[in-house]
Amino acid sequence: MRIMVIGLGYVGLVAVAGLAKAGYQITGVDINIKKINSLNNGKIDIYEPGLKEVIDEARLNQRISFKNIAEIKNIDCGIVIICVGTPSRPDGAADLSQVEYTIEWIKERTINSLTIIMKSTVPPGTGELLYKKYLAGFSYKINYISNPEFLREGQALKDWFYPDRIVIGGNNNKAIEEVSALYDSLNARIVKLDITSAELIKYAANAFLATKISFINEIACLCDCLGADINSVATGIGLDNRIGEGFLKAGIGYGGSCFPKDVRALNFLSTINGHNFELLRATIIVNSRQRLLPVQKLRSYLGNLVNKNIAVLGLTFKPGTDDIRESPSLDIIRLLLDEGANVSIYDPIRKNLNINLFRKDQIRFGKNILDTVKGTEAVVVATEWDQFIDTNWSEIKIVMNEPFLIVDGRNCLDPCIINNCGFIYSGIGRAKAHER
Ligand SMILES: NC(=O)C1=CN([C@@H]2O[C@H](COP(=O)(O)OP(=O)(O)OC[C@H]3O[C@@H](n4cnc5c(N)ncnc54)[C@H](O)[C@@H]3O)[C@@H](O)[C@H]2O)C=CC1
Ligand SMILES: O=C(O)[C@H]1O[C@H](OP(=O)(O)OP(=O)(O)OC[C@H]2O[C@@H](n3ccc(=O)[nH]c3=O)[C@H](O)[C@@H]2O)[C@H](O)[C@@H](O)[C@@H]1O
Repeated sequence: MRIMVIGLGYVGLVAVAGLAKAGYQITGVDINIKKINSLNNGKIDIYEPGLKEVIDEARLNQRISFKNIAEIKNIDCGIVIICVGTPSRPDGAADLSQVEYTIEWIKERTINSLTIIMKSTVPPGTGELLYKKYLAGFSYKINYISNPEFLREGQALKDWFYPDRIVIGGNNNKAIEEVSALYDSLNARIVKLDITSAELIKYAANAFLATKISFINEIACLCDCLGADINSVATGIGLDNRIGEGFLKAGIGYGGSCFPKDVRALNFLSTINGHNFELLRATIIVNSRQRLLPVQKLRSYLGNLVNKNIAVLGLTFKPGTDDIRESPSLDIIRLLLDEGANVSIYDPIRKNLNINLFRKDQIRFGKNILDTVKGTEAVVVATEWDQFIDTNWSEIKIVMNEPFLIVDGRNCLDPCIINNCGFIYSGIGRAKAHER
């Protein structure tokens, strides 16, 4: 069967790879000509471990082709999967313009009945609205299925091939079964339901995980007040099966292309539907506050930050990705610059900021960890890359200046080792960690 995947970001490319591996013939389509050219030259513009290998294999087996949208005159596939972006609008709502443009584009090129699968994250109620606005009564029968994606960047292929569940929402049983069959090779648990409930599962899952992170961050602050260690507390809580160990890592909070925008969109949706989702608002407030903590900690040890030299290790919103969208690290750098500090930066994958976030003369990119921390009074660890955890901190201290402060924004370093190297260690909620 031939399938068209529209929008080749993380989700689109992983869908292309996963479905090609399952034996389907895939046409990947994007509006970005540069992206298509580079895909056709065997290059992938995102860092996702293992993805290139699966795409290369599919290309070798002639299962995939990549095309710019302008090259498509007619859609001759039975299934079209939409994976375009749904970024935040300034008011927090999801911007659905890419999705709506794509549906109109599909309609103009439809020559047979087909099924649209919405993999982009769209607010609950969107599918029903889109169906009524664009598809109901159209000259060709177009089914609409909500099939939200739950992959995590950095382990996207693992999440595709071994999903916890697959959610398929629709108003036509035949179409639900057709989409369900796409995943036959995965042996996954499939949840079949209506469109709006499927859409809500996606938002509720992201909002719940984000809330779990903000909850543990509140407990971390309490640890700092009471003199307890959050990592030990989180382990103790997480061992309760009803709670689970995941998403209990305290630190500078969640970032990325999805949690922040999806939590904001759910909050917006709740408000305009007459529900004041107080818990979600608290999740957002706590998350914004966590990003300020490293700067507060630096101030408490260094005083005024004007002309202080500070290294920030890590730019990406988490390890295993090159994605810096809504990364807490960027806010920390911005705050440090506002305070007049000199900031040097290092990230193992992200070697530049090709967006106008900061003036070039405001920051310095180090060649490696040692080069970045040279002459600094303090280091902020903003992303828990293995390279930072495994580094020889005694060597780092030699090139730094007093007071040799490490602010561990991800609680990923061993405070005993750091203290033994002669540093002051300051984590998030780790007041007692060095006394173990
Ligand atoms: N990044 C992630 O880990 C996950 C993202 N999602 C959701 O999936 C959706 C896509 O996310 P990403 O892949 O991160 O987005 P992205 O922003 O990285 O990629 C979107 C792609 O769509 C293309 N595009 C935009 N308009 C188009 C059009 N009219 N025709 C063809 N291509 C078009 C863009 O050029 C871009 O390549 C979003 O709704 C997101 O919330 C869901 C689960 C995980
Ligand atoms: O909708 C999405 O796009 C995706 O969003 C997240 O995936 P992702 O953003 O790739 O990354 P996560 O591993 O979930 O981490 C998100 C953020 O939370 C932070 N985090 C995570 C876990 C934790 O315990 N503490 C914590 O601060 C991470 O550092 C990161 O900044 C979800 O985990 C995916 O299921 C979902 O599909």
